Amino acid sequence: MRLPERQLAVLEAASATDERSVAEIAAETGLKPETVTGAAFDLRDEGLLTVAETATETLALTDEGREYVDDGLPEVRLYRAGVTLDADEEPVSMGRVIGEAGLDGPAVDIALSNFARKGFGRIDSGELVLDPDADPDADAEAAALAALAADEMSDDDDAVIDRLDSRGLVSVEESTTRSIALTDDGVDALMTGIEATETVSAVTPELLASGEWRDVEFSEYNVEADAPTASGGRKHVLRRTADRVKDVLVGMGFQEMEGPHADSDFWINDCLFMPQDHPARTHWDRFALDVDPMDEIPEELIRRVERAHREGWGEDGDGYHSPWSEEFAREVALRGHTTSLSMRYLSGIAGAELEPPQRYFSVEKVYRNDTLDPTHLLEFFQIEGWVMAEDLSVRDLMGTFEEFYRQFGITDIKFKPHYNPYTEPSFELFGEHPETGEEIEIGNSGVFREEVTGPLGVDCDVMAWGLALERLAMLTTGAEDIRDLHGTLADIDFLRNAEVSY
Ligand SMILES: N[C@@H](Cc1ccccc1)C(=O)O
Repeated sequence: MRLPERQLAVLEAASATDERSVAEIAAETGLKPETVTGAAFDLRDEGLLTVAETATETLALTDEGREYVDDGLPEVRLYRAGVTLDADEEPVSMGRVIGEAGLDGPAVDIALSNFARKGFGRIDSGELVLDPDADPDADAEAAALAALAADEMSDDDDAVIDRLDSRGLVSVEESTTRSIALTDDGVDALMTGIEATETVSAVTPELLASGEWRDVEFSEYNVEADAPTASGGRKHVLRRTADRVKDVLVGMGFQEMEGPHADSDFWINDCLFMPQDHPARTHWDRFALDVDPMDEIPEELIRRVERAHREGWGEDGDGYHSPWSEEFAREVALRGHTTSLSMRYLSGIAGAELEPPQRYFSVEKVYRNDTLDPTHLLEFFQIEGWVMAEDLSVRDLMGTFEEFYRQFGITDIKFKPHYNPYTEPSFELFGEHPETGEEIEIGNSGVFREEVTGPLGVDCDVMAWGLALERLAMLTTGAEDIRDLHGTLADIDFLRNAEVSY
């Protein structure tokens, strides 16, 4: 029998009575572990060896994890600083607590988001109050880090380990160990005697120049050999979802809108017949900007919108009969929805064609002063859209969503009647999360009221919506926490591996 040199070396190092690991054989033969593995697979295919595989996971602290073992988790430091400042008795300003905890840079964000996630207390209007019942000394993540540092991890803390992994505090290395043993045929072959042949694993310039390549025996490719994982740059899951959304909508005949992130309340709210004393327009929900009021708004449009608010529009409308301030309408804030763009386009000032039928969309960022939780961020992307046509009905609205979501493999959306000051009827949309089975809200929609279209000078039906891009991404990727997608707690492994399914 003839075998390539390296296979012969591996066969000779193997034993029929003891399983030997690839590492042992590599050490003994002086071959690289991947070479031993490759040779072992070839020998197994010849029936001369058996190869048994076991998967193992090893956990290690990352640099950041090690830092927290020494200094404490940022959220625990925040809590302890709060205790020093008596924030369990009454609210203390965030700045003081952060200073007392000695936190700066990204550690501040990390401390705040994990503090909130663990229920260590509340953060409200820039002040922090501790929950006196929280017990950071018993924090499971801190305990697991300490145990890991002392090399005494037990296996039963999977959820905690997953959390530490997604926080980037530990790294989980997955590897396969292989053990090798001789089969009876292998023993026979060795006893009968094997002649070694020399094999070459790569063509070199020398082999080519000398013409020797004609005579040498090339080793086979081993596609099963372990190789280091290479993670290069890739487009973010959300960006890929947004690109796909744009393709789908353009395919459905929509044109794209664009416009300012910071806009006047006029375009964000007043055009939408949102009463000026609506709770969403107070400082609680709104990111107000300290800049000059917006002056380039068409005068006549302002008067028409004011009239709709004061007296109503159309036959049945009665308006709000409450004060309406032009000054407030001109104030500038970060937009809380991209319906401001729809208003700009429908008014004609954005230069859009307005002869029905028309279809417009945008996939743009919006800003809301919400409380962070698994389904809410302070900034997110909205998929805005509207269709202008004669005689639109709820069937058209539902049909459009069904067609849109179907392109993402989502065929079970649900509609729930809803209220918006600017649409009648209005519907919220829900989709079932593929992992948790929960119904999550994915959008809001409706047909614009006459009080909205009238002042804009539009005299046919317009149906419109705002859908959340992040929620769509949660449905297509199975992410359970929006914070895994972006922000300081984003799960890098998830972002590296997630596929946008459609
Ligand atoms: N602006 C609404 C979405 C919407 C747009 C247009 C019509 C109806 C609803 C929101 O942010 O929730």
